[in-house]
Amino acid sequence: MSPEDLALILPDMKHSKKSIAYDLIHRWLGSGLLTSYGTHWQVRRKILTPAFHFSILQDFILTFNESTEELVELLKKEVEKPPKFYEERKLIKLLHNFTNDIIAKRRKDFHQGIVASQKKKRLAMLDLLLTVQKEEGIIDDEGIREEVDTFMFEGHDTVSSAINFALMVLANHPTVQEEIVQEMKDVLGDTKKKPVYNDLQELKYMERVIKEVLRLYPSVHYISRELGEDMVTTTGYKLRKGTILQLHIYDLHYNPVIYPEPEKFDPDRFLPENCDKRHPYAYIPFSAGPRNCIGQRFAMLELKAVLCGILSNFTLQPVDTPESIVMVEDIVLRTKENIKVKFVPREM
Ligand code: HEM
Repeated sequence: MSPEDLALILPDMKHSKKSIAYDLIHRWLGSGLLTSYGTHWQVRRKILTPAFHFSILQDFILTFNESTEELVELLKKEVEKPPKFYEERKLIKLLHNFTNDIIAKRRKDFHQGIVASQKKKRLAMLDLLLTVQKEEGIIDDEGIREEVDTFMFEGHDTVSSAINFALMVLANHPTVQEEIVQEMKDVLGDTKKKPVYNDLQELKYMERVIKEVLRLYPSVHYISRELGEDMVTTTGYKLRKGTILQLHIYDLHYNPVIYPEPEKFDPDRFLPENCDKRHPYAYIPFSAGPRNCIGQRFAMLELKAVLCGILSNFTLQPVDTPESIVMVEDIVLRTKENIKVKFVPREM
């Protein structure tokens, strides 16, 4: 990168041959001026140089100006569109109003004593926050709203992403779907029965299926950390304090050394005997360590309840396939187009 070194290379025709890096465009551009060298290049350069003579360039100014005018008109239209900041402010206001309404409603019930607040009894999240505010005063109204927004986002977008992918996977694996339905019959007896907590806990096969869905389609596909102190990785990279680390859960889950044939959907990867052999950090859809997902058990129960409801009423048939969808890296894993699945009414 030094100017002194560049001055050694660029003026000297001994070093004028382009490197192997240009081979990539060779089939496209052949031995044109950019890629050629030696006398071939020299002849071409001599032919073409007059085309960039001052007198020729003058004639181009009109074209430059006409095209610039077109560009400016396009830019004017863009500038007239409301800038993203205002759009974001409007949407955030909508979201905050939504959560504020929920909090206000709950607060009213709370003051009327509808929520029992005995010391020992565990409270759901919002009641807990309201109780702590009232009894200990360590969180204010804004703090409560922040947490309700956080959980609304973390709890909703992650689970809805997982539901979408789970339905597509089940539609594409009819035998897996039928095995889940059989397990539901075994556990629930009458499959129209709504599952209770213990039923959901017993749906072990369904759990392995959900785990494999979250391996292939981890709703939170990457997380990021700022390194708190210097460190050397196990492969010998030296990293400085303050380095931004991107921890790629998605790629970890597709490591063929850990998961042979990583693209293959195989719930048996999560049979206890197969999990035992795996590194505890080889499967981390909910992250791991002290800042792991606080809602992971909630999420698993919710996913099971949703699948029970859907599978007891519908047989899923494929429209989209794992090959037809295009992934999009949003904060949460998404697809470019909505995933399509066919729902056929099912008689249990
Ligand atoms: C399939 C569903 C879900 C997945 C895959 C998932 C995944 C994750 C991951 C990977 C993290 C770590 C984020 C990071 O390090 O930046 C996380 C954190 C978190 N999750 Fe979830 N999550 C799910 C469902 C839920 C649900 C249902 C809730 C709440 C009801 C929830 C609430 C949270 C919260 C509050 C955190 C931050 C925890 C902290 O930093 O102490 N998540 N989740």
